[in-house]
Amino acid sequence: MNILLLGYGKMGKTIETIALDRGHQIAARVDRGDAPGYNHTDLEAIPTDAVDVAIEFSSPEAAVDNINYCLTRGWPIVCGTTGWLGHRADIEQLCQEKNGAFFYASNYSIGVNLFFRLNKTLARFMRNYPSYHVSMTEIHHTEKKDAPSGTAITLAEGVMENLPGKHRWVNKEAAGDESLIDSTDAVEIESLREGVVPGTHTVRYDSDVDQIEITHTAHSRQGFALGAVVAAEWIIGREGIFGMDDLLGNDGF
Ligand SMILES: NC(=O)C1=CN([C@@H]2O[C@H](COP(=O)(O)OP(=O)(O)OC[C@H]3O[C@@H](n4cnc5c(N)ncnc54)[C@H](OP(=O)(O)O)[C@@H]3O)[C@@H](O)[C@H]2O)C=CC1
Ligand SMILES: O=C(O)C1=N[C@H](C(=O)O)C[C@H](O)C1
Repeated sequence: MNILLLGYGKMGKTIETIALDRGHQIAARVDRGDAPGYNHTDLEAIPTDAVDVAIEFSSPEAAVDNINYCLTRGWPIVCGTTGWLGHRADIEQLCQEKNGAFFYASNYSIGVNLFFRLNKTLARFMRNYPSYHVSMTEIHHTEKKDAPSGTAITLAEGVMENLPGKHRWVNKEAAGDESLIDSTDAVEIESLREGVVPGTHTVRYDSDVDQIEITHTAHSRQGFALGAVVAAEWIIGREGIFGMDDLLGNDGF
């Protein structure tokens, strides 16, 4: 397939290598232009039929514009950029209006998607044990722009769906207000930025006497990138709004 790469940073480059290894071609690589956001003038020159699918890993500021552009051109789009989900309803409406195809995952690695399921199951186990206090920590490289990570937000949503009494998440780094962290109805997410860490997520249940912790540690970006390429292969010929459960099968979770 012919892939349009929107964002050619750490993820865009890793995706390119994996896509070429799997026999695909890169139709174009689009990076930050002179103007804020991507320079869509360059994209106008690309014939519509030269692109089978777009893969978008850019920045929270650029993602919405890129997704809009692809849906308007009729290109299926697989998006991994995090930190833009306040606009999700508008994107989904546009996708429906255009009869387009849009795939989003906060994390494309198989391991993290198994971890999402483990997290939901653990939250269900903990329902009857209110003496345990749930919290999360995510650690990423110092270049990461958003906090908390998209993956941590998905994990918090998994807890909120399954653990009564938890209705929201709070992040000291994003809120800038430590007093919010004390709330009992919130899942606390701590965001740490260290060196070149690809992504580590821990969900913890702490009581006065002990602690239960589950952790997913990415050793590299390979898992994220492979998942995005597989999602791009999968979305071609489909119409609708998709996520990793559609790709992997729900398995009753
Ligand atoms: N869903 C998943 O599985 C994963 C998601 N991610 C997410 O993907 C995104 C990209 O990650 P990563 O590749 O590590 O980031 P990088 O910073 O390495 O790359 C981002 C790319 O987007 C471009 N870009 C940045 N800001 C703008 C802007 N305002 N307008 C246009 N282009 C811009 C950059 O161009 P330039 O170099 O010129 O700044 C660069 O090419 C992040 O949101 C990250 O959280 C990351 C890993 C996995
Ligand atoms: O910015 C990153 O690097 C990552 N971002 C995603 C996120 O915000 O969850 C996925 C992965 O953890 C790496």
